[in-house]
Amino acid sequence: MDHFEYRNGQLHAENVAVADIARAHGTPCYVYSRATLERHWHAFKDAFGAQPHLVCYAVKANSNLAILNLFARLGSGFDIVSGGELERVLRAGGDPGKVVFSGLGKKVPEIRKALEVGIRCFNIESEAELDRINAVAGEMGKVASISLRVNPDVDAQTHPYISTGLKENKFGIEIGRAEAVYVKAAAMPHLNVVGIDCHIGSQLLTLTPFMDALQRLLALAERLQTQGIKIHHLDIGGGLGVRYQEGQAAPSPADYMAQLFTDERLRQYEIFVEPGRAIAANAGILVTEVEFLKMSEYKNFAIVDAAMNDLIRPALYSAWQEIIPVVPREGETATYDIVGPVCETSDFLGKERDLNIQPGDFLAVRSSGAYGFTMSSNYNTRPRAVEVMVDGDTVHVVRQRETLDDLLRGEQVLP
Ligand SMILES: Cc1ncc(COP(=O)(O)O)c(C=O)c1O
Ligand SMILES: N[C@@H](CCCC[NH3+])C(=O)O
Repeated sequence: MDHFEYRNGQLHAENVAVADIARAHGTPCYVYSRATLERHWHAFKDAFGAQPHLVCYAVKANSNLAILNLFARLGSGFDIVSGGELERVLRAGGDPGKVVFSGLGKKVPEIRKALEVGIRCFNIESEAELDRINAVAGEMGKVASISLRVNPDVDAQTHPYISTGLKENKFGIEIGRAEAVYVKAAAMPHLNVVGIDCHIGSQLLTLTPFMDALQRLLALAERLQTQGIKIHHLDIGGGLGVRYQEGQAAPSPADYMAQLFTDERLRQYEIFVEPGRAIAANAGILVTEVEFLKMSEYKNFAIVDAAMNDLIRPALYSAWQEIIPVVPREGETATYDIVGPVCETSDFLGKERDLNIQPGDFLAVRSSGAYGFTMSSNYNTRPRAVEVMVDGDTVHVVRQRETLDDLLRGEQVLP
C-alpha cells in the first residue's frame, strides 16, 4: 500500500490531487509521498526489534536531498557507491559514521574523502582495492574499517542485468577466495576488519536466495573466527523486491527478517541492510501528459511528454510499471503503447495498455520512486523533470525542473 489513491474520482498523492500538482508544476513531474517513504523506512527498522542493526538506505535508488534528509532525521545509515553520493549524504545532514561505501571502482580522492569524514565501513570488492585503501589510509595516518563484499555465487532469480551475486558477475570477491583475502587484510596495518558484506541482486521476490547467501556468510564468519579474525557485523545488502503489478507477491521487510532470523547464529552479529527499491519505489510516481494519440490499423500510440530519458527502466530491462489515468474517464478504452518523444524504438513507458484517454490528459507511471529520476539523462537534450514531495496537504518542490541553461552549462565551442 502507498499513499497514491483515487479519491473523489481522481488520483491523490496524500491529500493533494495529482492533477493540481501537474498543472502547477508542469510535466513530466516526479511526485513523492513523505508518509510512504517514512513508513517504508520504518518497516525495515521495526523488523529488527531489539537486534543490533543499521538500516543503510541505498542512495542510488533515489538520492534527492530532501529524501536523504528525511532518512537522516530518522537516524538512518546510508549505502553509497561514489564520492558524489557521499557529498549528497553530508549535505542532507546524514551521519558519516553510519555510511557504508560499496562499489567496485573507488578512486583515491573518494577514499580520501570517506576517511576524512569518518565513514563506518568500506565494502571492498577486490584485492587491488584492499591495497589501495590500505595505502591511502596509511598516507593519512588513519585506519580504515572494512568488510569484504563476497560473491556467494547464488542465483537471485531476477533480471540478469540486476543480478550481482553469481560468480560470472563483476561484483565482490569469490567466496572461495574470501578467507585468504581476509587473512591478508587482517595483516594490513591500516585496515581494521569489522564485517562481511554481500549483495546478490535487486528486485528479489523470493527469500531463498537471501537465505542461501546468508548461510555462506555465516559459514565464512565461523571459519574466520577460527583464524582469529573477529567479525562484528554482517551486511546482507539490499535487493528486497516490490510489487510492480497487481497480484505480484513481494515479501515484506518483516517477512524477510523473520526468515533470516530463523538461523539463530545471526543474533551474535550487528546486521546491516542496504534497501533502496523496497523503500523508495512505491513512494513515487512519474506524472506525464498525453500530447498526441496516433491510431492505426496495427497499433495505437499515446505519445506522452515523459520518455526513456526520464524513466529508463522499461527500455533497459523491459520492466513493467503500471500506468494509470490521473483523472479516469467513463466509457470505452483502447489499447495503446505509451511512448515518449525520444528517437529510439525502445523509448516506451508501457506497451499494450488499455486506457480511455485524450490529448491533454495526465497519466501516472506508478512505482517510479526508485531508479527513476536517479537514472534519468539529458538524451535528446531533454531537461530533467521536476521533483516534488507531498507532505499531507503541502507540495514542496524538492528539485526544480532543469532549464536549458542548466543543461548547457559548461559546454563550449572552440575559440
Ligand atoms: C551494493 C548495493 N547495495 C544495495 C543496493 C540496493 O538494492 P535494492 O534497491 O534492490 O534494494 C544495490 C543495488 O542493487 C547495491 O548494488
Ligand atoms: N536500476 C535497477 C536496479 C539496479 C540496482 C543497483 N544495483 C532497476 O531499476 O531495477
